[in-house]
Amino acid sequence: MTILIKNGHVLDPGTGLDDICDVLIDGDRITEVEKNIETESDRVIDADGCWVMPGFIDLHVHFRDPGLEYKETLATGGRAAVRGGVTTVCAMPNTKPVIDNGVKVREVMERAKRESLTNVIQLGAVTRGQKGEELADINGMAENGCRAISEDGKSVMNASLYRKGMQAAKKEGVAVFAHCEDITMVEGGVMNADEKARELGLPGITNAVEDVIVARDILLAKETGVQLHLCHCSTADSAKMLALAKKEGLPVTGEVCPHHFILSTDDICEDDGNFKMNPPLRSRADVEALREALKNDVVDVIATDHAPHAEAEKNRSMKLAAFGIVGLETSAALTYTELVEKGVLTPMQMAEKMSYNPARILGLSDKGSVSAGKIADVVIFDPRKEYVIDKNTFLSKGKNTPFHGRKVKGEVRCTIVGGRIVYEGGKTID
Ligand SMILES: NC(=O)N[C@@H](CC(=O)O)C(=O)O
Ligand SMILES: [Zn+2]
Ligand SMILES: [Zn+2]
Repeated sequence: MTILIKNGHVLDPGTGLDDICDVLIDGDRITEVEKNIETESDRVIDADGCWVMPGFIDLHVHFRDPGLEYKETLATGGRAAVRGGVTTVCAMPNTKPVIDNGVKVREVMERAKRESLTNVIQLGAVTRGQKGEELADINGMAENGCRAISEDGKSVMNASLYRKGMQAAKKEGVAVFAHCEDITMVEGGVMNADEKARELGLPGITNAVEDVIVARDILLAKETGVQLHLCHCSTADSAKMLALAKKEGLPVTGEVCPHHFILSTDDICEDDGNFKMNPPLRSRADVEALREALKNDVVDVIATDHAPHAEAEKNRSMKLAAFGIVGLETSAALTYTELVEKGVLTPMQMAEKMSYNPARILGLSDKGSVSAGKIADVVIFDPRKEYVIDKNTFLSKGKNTPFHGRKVKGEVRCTIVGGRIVYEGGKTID
């Protein structure tokens, strides 16, 4: 099968190409990126006025499969992903059971090939059962395609054990994705510790809950030499420490989620569970600092932390609701609307942070770039399209979003995974 994408604006961080070009796909590879390609092909897509970017790679999603399929599955999560232009995801291991050995990693990755429209890289836990007591089978997981380990949902509070996990990860050549939260300091907090929390009578989570673990993890990365990636950074000081680490030349990268670079605690108007996520929405000053860090490339990655939950788990007060919001189907539009249109990021930086940089972090040299020889994971994005986010249209099982009813610009028109059109004109092609 050959596909010829005509007249699109190609944004390729791999080569720096930022121009109107045609893209030819043959089988699962991109074979040519040139002006005016004249050739017969099975399918021609007119991408006039659209951007042609490497498919987005989301380093942080929760597909809840196995065990929590009432929230999401490999199939429903995969459909949500490709609707958002996401062609590869890293699925977090906090499932039931927790993914903590090679057999479990292989089982999900093999099933995902059949059940999911997007590519799934299953991450493994740092400790067995995420209990923080003994290391998981890091060697077995690495051998089965898990490219990073993560205790996401919590931090490994025992620094000595975590250091051993980092040493094992370093030896296996996999990264550590760090959820930074000192659990002993949370004290029942459900939102940012500030005036708003006091107003709503809710217990707060201070910035230091995140920051002390960010500091610790950077120091442990320095000592072990492991490649460290900081998940869902939400504070100004996290960004500051990330900048410092980079200045020292440490192998540390960081991600920010759309909700953390758009919303602040001021946007919480009532005690609504759809505004509850971990880490919480912070102050406006934190949001501004994160935007600055994205602009200056201190923050390398935009990831969603797509965390679907059932309606009943979210439509309740912040004290009782589960932590987490969905993000796969809104991330590209929110990034375009809030960062690119407003001049915080260039279109090329959007492609870097949503695809090229994640590919580098995972060591996927044949992804993250629209150029000859690379895998044909491509997204065609129409930056002109305006609409209102409607959670009822989500393909994800999770409808838990604080962005319902928000006006945005930018729509995924077509998503190609491995040379196969899996999403087009508002519909998935299963
Ligand atoms: N982000 C969240 O609020 N929740 C995540 C866990 C996590 O990412 O820490 C979840 O698994 O639901
Ligand atoms: Zn987390
Ligand atoms: Zn998460």
